[in-house]
Amino acid sequence: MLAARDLRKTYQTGDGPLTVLDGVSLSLDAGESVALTGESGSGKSTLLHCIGCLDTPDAGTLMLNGTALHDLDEGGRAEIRRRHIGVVFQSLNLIPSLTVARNLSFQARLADREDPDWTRHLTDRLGLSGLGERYPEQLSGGQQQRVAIGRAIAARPDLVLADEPTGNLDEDTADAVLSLLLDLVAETGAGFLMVTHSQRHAARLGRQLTLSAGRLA
Ligand SMILES: Nc1ncnc2c1ncn2[C@@H]1O[C@H](COP(=O)(O)OP(=O)(O)OP(=O)(O)O)[C@@H](O)[C@H]1O
Repeated sequence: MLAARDLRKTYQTGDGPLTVLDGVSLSLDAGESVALTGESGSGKSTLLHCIGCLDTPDAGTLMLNGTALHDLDEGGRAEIRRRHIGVVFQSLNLIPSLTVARNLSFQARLADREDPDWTRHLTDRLGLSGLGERYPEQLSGGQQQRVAIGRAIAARPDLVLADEPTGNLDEDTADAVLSLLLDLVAETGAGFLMVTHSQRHAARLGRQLTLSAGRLA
């Protein structure tokens, strides 16, 4: 479903060029879950952003269900993000001016894939049924994170990417939110790639990869 081959990315910094991805290859099948760990600054977010069409690698190829992402222009990448990729960040990215219900439906509408039954199911499973008319700022951190998860999978994307999705939560809440995320992604059949600093959380995914010195192991 996803195949990344020999991705390379070098940033120009005040101290000179910094090579963060130095020939990274990875494959992900539909329904498969992979954890990405590595030291702070090892390039995990950079890799996730390249795969998620939020950033572009300097070299390498990236195929998603037969589409060559590396050949797309910005408009093409935006289309892929809208229709095929869901992302959950630690910093949520909820739309503050929209209610919980509209945050969820907005994403599905963007993808042209509105499905009221799925949205209702998602809302129930995420424990947000009574909160649909609230605004993000009126929710707890755990509730906001559950809305962010709902947004990422509202459009039933082929690929779900998560960057430290439970990093801001206490341990019990983080465990519960991760369980929900894994269950719901499994229901959609999407591929799932998650950056985490927690070995315990990484162990709950099907496969574990570590980024070090620009390479995956
Ligand atoms: N736009 C940029 N310009 C220059 N350097 C950058 C840029 N973005 C990231 N970097 C550097 O690239 C390296 C990798 O950053 P990245 O955020 O991908 O690491 P990470 O493994 O996700 O780190 P963390 O676990 O701390 O979130 C870091 O040294 C960072 O300072």
